[in-house]
Amino acid sequence: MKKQNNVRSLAAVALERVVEKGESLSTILPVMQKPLNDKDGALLQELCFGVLRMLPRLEALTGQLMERTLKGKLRPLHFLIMVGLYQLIAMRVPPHAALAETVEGAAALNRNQMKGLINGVLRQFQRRQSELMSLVDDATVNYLHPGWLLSRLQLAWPDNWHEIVVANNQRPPMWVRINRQFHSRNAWLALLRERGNDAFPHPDEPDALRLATPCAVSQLPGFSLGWVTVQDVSAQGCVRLLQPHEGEVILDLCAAPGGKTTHILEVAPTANVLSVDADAQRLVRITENLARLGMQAQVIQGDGRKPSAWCGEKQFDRILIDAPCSATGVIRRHPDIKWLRRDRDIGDLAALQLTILDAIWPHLKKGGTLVYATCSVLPEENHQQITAFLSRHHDAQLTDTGTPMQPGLQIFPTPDGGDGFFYAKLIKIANPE
Ligand SMILES: C[S@@+](CC[C@H](N)C(=O)[O-])C[C@H]1O[C@@H](n2cnc3c(N)ncnc32)[C@H](O)[C@@H]1O
Repeated sequence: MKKQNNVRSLAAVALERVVEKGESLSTILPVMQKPLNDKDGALLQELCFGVLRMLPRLEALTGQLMERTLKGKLRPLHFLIMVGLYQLIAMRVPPHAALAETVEGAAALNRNQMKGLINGVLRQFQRRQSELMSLVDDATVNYLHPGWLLSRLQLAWPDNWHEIVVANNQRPPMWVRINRQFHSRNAWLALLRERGNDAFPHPDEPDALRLATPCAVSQLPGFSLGWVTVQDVSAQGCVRLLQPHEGEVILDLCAAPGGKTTHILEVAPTANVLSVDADAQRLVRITENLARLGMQAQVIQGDGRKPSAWCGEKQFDRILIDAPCSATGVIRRHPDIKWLRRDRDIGDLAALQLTILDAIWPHLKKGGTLVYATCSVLPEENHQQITAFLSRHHDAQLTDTGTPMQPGLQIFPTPDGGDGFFYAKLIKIANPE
């Protein structure tokens, strides 16, 4: 194996960039996977996700095993040790292979002289595993969440925080959305079964199937032809609530990478959809997704806080805001979120959401529908946001989603269910009292 293709060392480098430099794993992982074969790419992802899921435990164990923390140029080796520990604790890799490959990782990082140390630390862990595991036992280590987030969840959801935290630490199920323009859900399921996989329909989301065995998109019948899209079932609820109709003028705001734009067009192919996002790079993904599905929408870069800059005085029949948020409902899919977010981000995000909501409201026609959604489980971004909005806008009426006391529907992540999500559906009434 070439030195640079030692997957353990690549994982160590990726983890250092996420945890210490604040880079998003979703951005760096695809670039690092590109030169690897499928098997190594999958292993790299498994090592990064796994270490990020149980980071506090691995940090605490490393603290027990090492007299001094590795710093400066040796810092990647600190992460390499955690990659080694993760394999010994949680993976089916034979321990001798995990050890040998991880020790080789030091060489791939040009630290040949540290191979002995890595070997010694991992062997010591193997000898003392149960004793060490009982030594590192506190709330952060047990729940594997940063203290600030655990406190917020416990305060907001005294009866549910535990199930949220447990679900966040699990591997997520794979959900797909069947494009009803090509097949009914049952017809596509029959095609999947012919390929030896199976799936389970969701009782409330008409297009959603949960795969019995997660697989590569190339294994999904007709993926390249647009017959099916990978999308969590909770995200699918946005368009069911929006209820797009043929020929309507619809704004999908904060639209990239386009999961909901394409869903709108599957349900209402002749709808006139404008997809707007502030991030030019992510806009490219909307265009790619539209092309795969053979659909058309107008895609523009724009700031949701300043809609008149990109749509003048225009008004829409329906508006979907899939707002930028803490993403605390999708931690099981993006475990780096636990370590990238900070407590202070929540207030900043709530302020951004408020500005976007207030700025776009005048662009909804009278009688029109606005769906506000987040993949957050924090009240500041969700029902508190909508309570405050309803008190500012007397021409907004909550419908189908919660009560004026607790507006919106809050979904928590569950092992066989959807991600954590929130939606509120608002109608603009003609004559407010
Ligand atoms: C939750 S993601 C949207 C996911 C998308 N709706 C989908 O289904 O594929 C939130 C999006 O908000 C965008 N965003 C952040 N700040 C924005 C702003 N001020 N105006 C418009 N879009 C913004 C981000 O670039 C990001 O793509």
